[in-house]
Amino acid sequence: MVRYRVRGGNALRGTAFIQGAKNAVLPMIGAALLAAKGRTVLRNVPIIEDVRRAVELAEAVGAYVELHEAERTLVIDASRLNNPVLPAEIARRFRGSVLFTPALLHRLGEAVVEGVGGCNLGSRNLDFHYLGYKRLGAVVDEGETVIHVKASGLTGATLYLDTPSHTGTENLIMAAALARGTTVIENAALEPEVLDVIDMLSKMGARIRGGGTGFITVEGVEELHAVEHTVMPDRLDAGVFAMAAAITGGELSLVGTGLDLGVVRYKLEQMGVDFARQGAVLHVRCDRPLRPINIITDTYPGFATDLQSPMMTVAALADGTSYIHERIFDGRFALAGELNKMGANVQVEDSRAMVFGPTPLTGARVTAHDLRSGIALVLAGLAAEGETVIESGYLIDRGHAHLATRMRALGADITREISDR
Ligand SMILES: CC(=O)N[C@H]1[C@@H](OP(=O)(O)OP(=O)(O)OC[C@H]2O[C@@H](n3ccc(=O)[nH]c3=O)[C@H](O)[C@@H]2O)O[C@H](CO)[C@@H](O)[C@@H]1O
Ligand SMILES: C=C(OP(=O)(O)O)C(=O)O
Repeated sequence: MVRYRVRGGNALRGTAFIQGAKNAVLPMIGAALLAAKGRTVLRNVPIIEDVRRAVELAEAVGAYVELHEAERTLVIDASRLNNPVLPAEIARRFRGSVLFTPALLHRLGEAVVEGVGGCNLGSRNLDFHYLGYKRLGAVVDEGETVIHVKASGLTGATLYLDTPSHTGTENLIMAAALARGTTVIENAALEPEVLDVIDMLSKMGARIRGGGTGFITVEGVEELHAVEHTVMPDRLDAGVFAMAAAITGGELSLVGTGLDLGVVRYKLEQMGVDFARQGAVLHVRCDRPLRPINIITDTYPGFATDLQSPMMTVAALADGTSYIHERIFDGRFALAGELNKMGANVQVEDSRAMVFGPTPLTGARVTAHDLRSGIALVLAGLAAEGETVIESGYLIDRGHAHLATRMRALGADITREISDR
């Protein structure tokens, strides 16, 4: 059992180094398996539990992988893939396991998905993925627990996503990249991480047009080759550090190549947080009471659902009533009950929450129900009086690298503990 212990009251100051993006590196590991020859090198890899699980999963299907933690570099040689089974004990521990299917289909002619994990956020369907594979010519056998996808070569088709699924878009692009002929994906996801994956696939030799427009065209090619690629910075990690500065009355310089916070920056500015860019560094500071905010989550360029939970913590400290409408996931408000244990006043009705601030927060024993509610509780702990203990810390470690070390370097009183229970 991993747990985080946070004692609030310290303003965070200094330079925060933003990790590489979890939601870009996981599809990139899946993409690396499409190359039948050579070694792929990924740089700026976040050293998070999801990456460790992805390494285990790649090894389970026959890839040779080196994870150089200090250098934040992955070396992947997929020339000897030999096993189409994504074993339940690894695959069920993270969502990114879903991104291994296209490579197994192309390289081995089949993929056996024994399970897919990820944050517990209510319904998380995969129908767009499987319907897409079927339209490209695969046979999908959906059993009770195991899904078997088979294809002796895929053929391009026109695909439409009912909503612009993030991993769905990535998977269908990867499936189309080595298919015969042309594939068009309509209503494709626009997230910057998807564009970074397209960038890597293009370097590998894939022919992809229309990234960022919602209409993606992929001309299938014969083979893809191993490349070197640097993972983009994690805008969710950056958003959390910006919020940590905001709620502790601190001042941080965020460093991460090409960092762009997008709408989160504008929302925090509306709340009274100051941002200033100085070349490649983004400064964040807050020395005034926070104002309340309205948030409606949406696919990119809307407000990212993954930052909705940490924003709920910020809203609890703001002077007035904030309104949050969660439109992506139907089970993302488990945080409200935990924040209320710390003294917040959050009332939830279906997909909407009202946050009545400002409420002084008091340390408590609280439960992370998923990765983002976990980091939201760390933020709450930084602003609370007394000690906050958050379990299970593993969920936080799924997505944030060396969190306690990075926050301690900025003045936070936070420790990460491991115990038998
Ligand atoms: C590893 C990764 O990149 N995870 C991110 C990815 O998850 P993920 O790719 O799983 O999220 P999706 O964009 O696919 O899901 C969004 C919504 O679409 C629905 N849906 C999705 C696929 C499908 O086949 N059928 C269907 O109905 C889901 O139930 C959900 O309500 O995008 C989410 C939304 O930005 C983020 O919170 C996750 O951090
Ligand atoms: C929902 C998330 O991740 P995953 O899709 O990997 O479960 C998240 O990062 O908040």
